[in-house]
Amino acid sequence: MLAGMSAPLQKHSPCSATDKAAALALTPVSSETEARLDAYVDLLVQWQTKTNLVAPSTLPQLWTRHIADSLQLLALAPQATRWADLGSGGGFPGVVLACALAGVEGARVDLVERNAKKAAFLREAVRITASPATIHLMDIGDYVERSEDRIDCVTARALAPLQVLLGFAEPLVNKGAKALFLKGQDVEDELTEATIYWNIEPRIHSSRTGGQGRIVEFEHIERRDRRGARQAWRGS
Ligand SMILES: C[S@@+](CC[C@H](N)C(=O)[O-])C[C@H]1O[C@@H](n2cnc3c(N)ncnc32)[C@H](O)[C@@H]1O
Repeated sequence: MLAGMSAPLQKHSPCSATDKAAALALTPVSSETEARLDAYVDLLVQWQTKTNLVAPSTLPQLWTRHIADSLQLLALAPQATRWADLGSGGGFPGVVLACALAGVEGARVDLVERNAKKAAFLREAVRITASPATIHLMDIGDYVERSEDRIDCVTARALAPLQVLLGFAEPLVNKGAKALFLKGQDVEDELTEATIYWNIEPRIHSSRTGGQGRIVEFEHIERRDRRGARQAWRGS
């Protein structure tokens, strides 16, 4: 049995039961996945006292702001079993996806993180939730360069501006992955900037969690040549 299986929120947990119910109404999960997520949340709250994994002000809304925000990606790539989450940090969206994909044949989530403390947390989170994830303690550039496995979907949240994310994801997308980037209110400005450097046809989805959140999806990413970049820059 998992450490947190069917456990109510910890007695002194900063997370709210109302927020958890709201999150699970937005993005319903099985009872097995809920138990894994409970165990993950308990661990995160413990580690949060010594390592900054999420902004402290967001803890009362952890389930809607972070868990549901991550879970909503599954509906945008329902067939995907091999995922890569770039800059996983405290595990959003990667650990949450791995919790939800446990039990799916062939499922695996690569969690790429260069901070050793955060990678240690991710390792512990994957262990206690018995989720199908592999931690890659390395720079994203090295991971992408070395990755030989097929990836169906590459994700990133709160990592870098779109023009940078496109550079990280391009080799994986060119080998068949779909990219899903969780973004905030500046997405239009970031897309304008990104088109200077990239030929892209983004699909923009509103976040199920409301507010200004957007998910930007790419199935093709092509670097503009330098002449094209100059033309785009001049608006021609
Ligand atoms: C702001 S945090 C976001 C974490 C998580 N995705 C989230 O939404 O809560 C960005 C994370 O990306 C990691 N990171 C940034 N650049 C990276 C790189 N080039 N290679 C690997 N990890 C990187 C940082 O160490 C940090 O943990």
